[in-house]
Amino acid sequence: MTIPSFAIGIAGGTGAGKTTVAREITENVGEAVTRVPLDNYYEDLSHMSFEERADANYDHPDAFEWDLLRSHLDSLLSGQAVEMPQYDFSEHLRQDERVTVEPTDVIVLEGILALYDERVNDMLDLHIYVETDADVRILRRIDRDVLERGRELEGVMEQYLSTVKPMHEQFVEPTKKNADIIIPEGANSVAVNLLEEKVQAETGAFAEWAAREAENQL
Ligand SMILES: Nc1ncnc2c1ncn2[C@@H]1O[C@H](COP(=O)(O)OP(=O)(O)O)[C@@H](O)[C@H]1O
Ligand SMILES: Nc1ccn([C@@H]2O[C@H](COP(=O)(O)O)[C@@H](O)[C@H]2O)c(=O)n1
Repeated sequence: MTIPSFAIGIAGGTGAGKTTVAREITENVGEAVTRVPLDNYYEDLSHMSFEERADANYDHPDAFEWDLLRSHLDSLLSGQAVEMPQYDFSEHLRQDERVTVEPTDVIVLEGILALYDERVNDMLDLHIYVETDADVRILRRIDRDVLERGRELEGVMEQYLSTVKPMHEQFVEPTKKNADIIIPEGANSVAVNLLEEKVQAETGAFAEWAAREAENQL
């Protein structure tokens, strides 16, 4: 039995508001959402020292394990659970434990390069790009990296100029052309309300499908 999941990709620069949009457009569908943070698919760099990992480029497409992501999306969209890796930003490291993630009727892939890979894009039903000015994004990032990810201000600034900004311009921003919808200024309420309705309509369709399946089995 295959679950007819509705798959959404949410891309955009660091600090654009991707997580916020993902949360707000799905908050009324309760448990019926499976979150797939692209960050969890950073390559395993456990063979490198902490200093080497701290200097790595985390904004280039090669930083991600695309094969694993594609295979997990494929499984979830086929109704199978996956053992999802988890990521530790303080250590720049994939954690040892994986978490079992079940498929539901809405799958949300969210991350800077969520709309980068052609085969991933083909698996998604709705492609969203969250667009927020770079100055707003860097201010949010400084706040988050220093307060939540245990980073020094100097390092955050250095990383932004050496990799985050150039990779954004070269790889992230161009994926806007793959979007069905571009949301300006992050979680703006008009866009969020429209998308929320769309997600609810899709989960309603899922409920009807599940009822039909149950009836057919009687
Ligand atoms: N539309 C918005 N208005 C004000 N603050 C926002 C908005 N969207 C996101 N934020 C704030 O910006 C920060 C980064 O948002 P987040 O959704 O985590 O971004 P991303 O997932 O793209 O890195 C968070 O502190 C969040 O509360
Ligand atoms: N060890 C790491 C891994 C990633 N990053 C940065 O995270 C950003 C993506 O996450 P958002 O929530 O901001 O979209 C990306 O720009 C990487 O530079 C990191 O700093 N350290």
